[in-house]
Formats: sequence, structure tokens, C-alpha cells
Amino acid sequence: MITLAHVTVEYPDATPLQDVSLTLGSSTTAIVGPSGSGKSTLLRIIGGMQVPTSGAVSIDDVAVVTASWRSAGDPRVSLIHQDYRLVPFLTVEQNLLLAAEMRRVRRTSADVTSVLGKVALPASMRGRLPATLSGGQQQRVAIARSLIAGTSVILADEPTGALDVKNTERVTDILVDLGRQHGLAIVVATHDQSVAQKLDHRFELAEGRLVQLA
Ligand SMILES: Nc1ncnc2c1ncn2[C@@H]1O[C@H](COP(=O)(O)OP(=O)(O)OP(=O)(O)O)[C@@H](O)[C@H]1O
Repeated sequence: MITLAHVTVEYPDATPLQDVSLTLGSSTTAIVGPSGSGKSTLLRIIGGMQVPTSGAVSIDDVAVVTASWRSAGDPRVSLIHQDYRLVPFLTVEQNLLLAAEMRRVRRTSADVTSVLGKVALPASMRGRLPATLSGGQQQRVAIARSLIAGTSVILADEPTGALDVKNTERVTDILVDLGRQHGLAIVVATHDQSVAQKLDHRFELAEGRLVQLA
């Protein structure tokens, strides 16, 4: 359960979050809103990658870790980006094991096989470099990377923004499955209504306020 209590974020020229209070359960949630409304800011705040101007954020009643020297944020949370951000000179397996190592968690080849399975990728893909994979496959590796260290919250910032319709559907279905079958809390910032409609809850962010749509 993710809880925001009276969270405000003020930048010199914008106040994307203004006294936002919100509770999100272990399910899938879409955040929609115009460009520049603060969706990425909201995700960074939930993940502890950025400290709010005021207010508090917790996961399962424990405050998120926001050590300023540690851009990775809270270890319970992983962030997925539109442009995948895999390390280009490492294989799929090395990318996954590096993510575990960075979280100081010991993982093996068997764990790599297991998380690749959760994103419907064959274990035989472990030796490939990211550039040899399609965009949809790279995004699925990025989701697997977010799973390998055992995080309970996945934040996805426009995860399908660079994908075609078929891959958008596939990646969205995987995120929905992880939320519904594996009990993760998944929060997706998206411009794509077809993505938002598939998730359990929808919020619109506009002028500093979050309004629940469904
Ligand atoms: N580090 C920062 N310093 C100053 N202003 C910032 C910073 N980060 C974001 N902003 C401003 O805060 C507002 C919200 O930005 P944010 O990137 O969170 O919006 P967004 O909804 O994710 O946008 P998009 O959909 O275009 O990605 C914008 O006006 C942006 O210019």
C-alpha cells in the first residue's frame, strides 16, 4: 500500500503536486494528465528518487527511503522508463544480475530464468545484447530487471511510449498480470488511453491535484 500524505512539490516555475493525499493498494493504477502536469514528478516522489517540498510518502506504513546521495531511491521500488535504459554493452543476463547486485541482493542464473519467464521471454535470450532485441523485448527485459531484486512496487513512466500497438498491448498485459497475479503495486504514467483503460484504477493529474477517474 502506497500512501501520500499532504504531498506538495514546488519548483521555481511550477507546482505539479499541491497537498496531494492518496492511497494506492497492490493493484494497477494509471496516472494520466497533460504533458508537464507532473506525472514523472509523482512517480519519482513515490519511489523516493526525489524529496517532496512538504508531506510524507510511505509504503506499507514505512516511510520511503529518500537518501539524497542514492538516486536509486527506495529498495522496495523500481522505475521503468519509456526508453528502457538497459546497459548496452551487457547481455540480458548481465543487465539483470547487475540490477540485483546494485540492490545488494544475491541472484543466480536460475533467478534470471524465472524473471524472464514472468515477462514471457525465453531463457535462451539471456546471452543477447539489448541492441539485438526489439523495443517490446527490451521493455520486457526492463520489467524483468525491476522484478529480480524482489521489489514490491513498479513505477512505469510512459512504458509503452516508444512501442507499436501490438507491443503496447503485450507490455500492458504483463504489467496487469504482475499486479493481479503476483500482488505487486504498479503505477503507470501514460498518455495512452488504451493502456489506462486496462488498469484497475485511473487518476488524472492536473494543476497540482489528483482526481480519481475510476
Ligand atoms: N527538476 C526540476 N526543476 C524544475 N522544474 C521541474 C523539474 N522537474 C520537472 N519540472 C517542471 O515540473 C512540471 C512537471 O514536470 P513532469 O516532468 O513531472 O511532468 P509530466 O506530466 O511527467 O510531463 P510529460 O508528460 O511531458 O513527461 C513541468 O512544468 C516541469 O518543467
